[in-house]
Amino acid sequence: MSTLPGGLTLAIPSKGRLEELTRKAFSTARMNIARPGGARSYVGSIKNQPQVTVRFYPAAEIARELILGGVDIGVTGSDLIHEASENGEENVLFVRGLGFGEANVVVAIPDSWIDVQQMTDLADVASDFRSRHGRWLRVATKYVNLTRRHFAKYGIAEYRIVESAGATESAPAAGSADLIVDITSTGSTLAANQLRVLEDGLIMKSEANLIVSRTADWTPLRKAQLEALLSIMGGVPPGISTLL
Ligand SMILES: Nc1ncnc2c1ncn2[C@@H]1O[C@H](COP(=O)(O)OP(=O)(O)OP(=O)(O)O)[C@@H](O)[C@H]1O
Ligand SMILES: O=P(O)(O)OC[C@H]1O[C@H](OP(=O)(O)OP(=O)(O)O)[C@H](O)[C@@H]1O
Repeated sequence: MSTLPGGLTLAIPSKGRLEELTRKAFSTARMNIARPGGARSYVGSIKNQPQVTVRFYPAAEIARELILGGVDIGVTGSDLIHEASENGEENVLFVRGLGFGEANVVVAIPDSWIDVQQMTDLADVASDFRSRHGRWLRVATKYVNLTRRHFAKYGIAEYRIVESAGATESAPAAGSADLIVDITSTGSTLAANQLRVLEDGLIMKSEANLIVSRTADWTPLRKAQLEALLSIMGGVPPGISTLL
């Protein structure tokens, strides 16, 4: 929510390829995002859009802020909206995919598990795991909520999540987990770590999206400013009319 009576807060990923490609998408629409304090500052602006305050956040934080209404509009991966909260997508409006950050959230197991091809096979492994190995099956992931929801669909309850802060693919070989749920695009990181995606192991496809918060404090003035911004960014989707 902006502190001004009018004015919009736009959240942009704070680092990496997502930041770079988001800037490129805005500059294609003739909106150059300035970050005057450099890569460690978290506030910016758009030269010809003085009503817009830019805030730089980690991609997962953008998803949470959009859902809670802490920012009005933002760019982040659709996977992170679904991960942030069970009904996260009801609190936002996906304006459009931006054609980058395309990746799949998948369930991947060690190549050596030759008898496991599908989620139902994994359910069998999970149910015997404790009696065979004296401990729960462990799943390394930063997608805790997506994993829980997906596993529940297959009746898999006997496992433990090992929350991963990075390099999730290394967990099975390192012995800290038995399998993983993670994002993949080319598949090369999975292959390099002798991991394979289950045949029905695709949890969701994701892409960077331009996303509007439904829970932000929309006034007629701010909604008009939003429509003006979106029209420069490729058009106003019909769902915008339901914001007020
Ligand atoms: N290899 C990839 N190719 C395309 N998109 C990716 C890839 N890896 C991650 N993404 C997407 O980019 C977004 C940000 O991912 P992630 O949270 O891993 O970013 P990050 O800011 O680098 O995270 P961290 O702070 O944990 O390093 C997510 O929506 C994700 O789906
Ligand atoms: O299927 P792949 O193309 O191998 O991509 C998958 C990897 O990309 C992401 O990491 P990161 O953001 O560090 O990307 P990078 O390793 O490609 O730099 C993600 O966490 C995976 O580890």
